[in-house]
Amino acid sequence: MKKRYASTWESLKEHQVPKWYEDGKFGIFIHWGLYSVPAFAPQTWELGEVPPDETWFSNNPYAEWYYNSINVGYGPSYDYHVQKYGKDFKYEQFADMWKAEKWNPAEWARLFKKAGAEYVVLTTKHHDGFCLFPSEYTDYNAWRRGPQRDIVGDLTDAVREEKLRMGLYYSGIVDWTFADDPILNNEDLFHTASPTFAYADYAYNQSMELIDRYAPSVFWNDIGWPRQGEQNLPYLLSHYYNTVEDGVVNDRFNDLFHDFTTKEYQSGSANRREKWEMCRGMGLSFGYNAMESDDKIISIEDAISLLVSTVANNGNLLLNIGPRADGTIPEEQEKRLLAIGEWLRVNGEAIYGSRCSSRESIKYTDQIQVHFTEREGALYVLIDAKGRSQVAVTVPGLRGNAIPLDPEVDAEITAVDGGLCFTVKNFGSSQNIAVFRLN
Ligand SMILES: C[C@@H]1N[C@H](CNC(=O)CCc2c[nH]c3ccccc23)[C@@H](O)[C@H](O)[C@@H]1O
Repeated sequence: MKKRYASTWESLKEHQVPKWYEDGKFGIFIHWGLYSVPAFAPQTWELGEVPPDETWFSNNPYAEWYYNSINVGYGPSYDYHVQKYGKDFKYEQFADMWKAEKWNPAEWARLFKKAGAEYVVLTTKHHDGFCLFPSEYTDYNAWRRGPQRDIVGDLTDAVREEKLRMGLYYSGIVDWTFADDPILNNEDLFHTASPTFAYADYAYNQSMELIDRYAPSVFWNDIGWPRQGEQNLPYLLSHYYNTVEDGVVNDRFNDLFHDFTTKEYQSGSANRREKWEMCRGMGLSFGYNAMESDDKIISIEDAISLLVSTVANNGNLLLNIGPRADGTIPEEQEKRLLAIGEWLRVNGEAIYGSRCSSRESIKYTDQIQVHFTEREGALYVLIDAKGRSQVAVTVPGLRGNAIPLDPEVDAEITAVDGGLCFTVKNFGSSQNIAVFRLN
């Protein structure tokens, strides 16, 4: 008998994180839209490295923030815009330049499957207000303009064809078609954005459209929910769960409710006792930044190391790709997805369907960490030796024999006073992370 949720916080609090999300572990985030046409941002800092103040917002590394970055009227993106497009070129003009002429959603979905992802989250409307679906509430959308396609619907179909889960991102509180005062600090971002009841209804109506048209497995709201619309949240979320039985929502609804908490780069909070998700771009940006070349984005081993440390601490990794305006995925991004998929093909039994072990991760040095996961009664030991070709670590309190999941891993395991010493002589193709199953 399907549980029905009432539109009350009490009823919503009964919602459990669905098994598919606990098991899934790895998702692909996609930031695609008008900002993918200029595809420019300065390469400054990771979110959280500097305070979210004027310096950050006028040198914003997020290419998907291009509208605000030119709207502040100074800084590297403003200078780039004037030089490349001219001072009078309006951001909206990108709506007729974005053609997605080489886009093949089935190709994308096949790549995500090969990457070992279990779910996908696509931007349906980012802060610039441009919608990637045929919304009834605005013509500023990809059905009427630019690609003249239901981007959300076409990708949803292709992703589900590959038996992956489809999630949708919505910029709830920031929409620069309603309020576009330049944002230069977090107060502007979280509190003064889109202050009207009219906008709150707009966000509610579009969210209902997305739920009813696409039944997304993840409703990934960003930054916050319109304060004037907080009363309609219990109804919206109960409608969501009553429509999508194993749906899941994040924690960006003004701290009112969540299934899982989020981190973004080093910003945000996470603890092992509750489900959380780490999201980040491969470089400093979510939207494609043409300046972010292969040497400027996360290495394959660091991406796998992030997946392992996140999963071992009860999190999922939502790793972002920023496709080009024409619908192609930059080769350097594709290369990382395929390498993660390769690693998961060999070591995935320690990841998918695993649960956080009672054993906390051990950090020996900055380069050497040991993580643990558990699954079907087996304990997995994941030895991450960044940048080293060999390593010997003693893990206390373990006994029994340990088998490497990757047959190419050459390791010796010896019992030493109350623990096991793992001597890894060769990591094989496992990108410096050797995984052992302890029986
Ligand atoms: C995925 C990215 N999200 C950005 C907004 N991010 C934040 O506000 C980060 C702050 C934050 C971290 N954990 C949270 C939990 C609740 C509310 C905000 C945050 C967007 O500004 C960015 O363009 C991109 O879409």
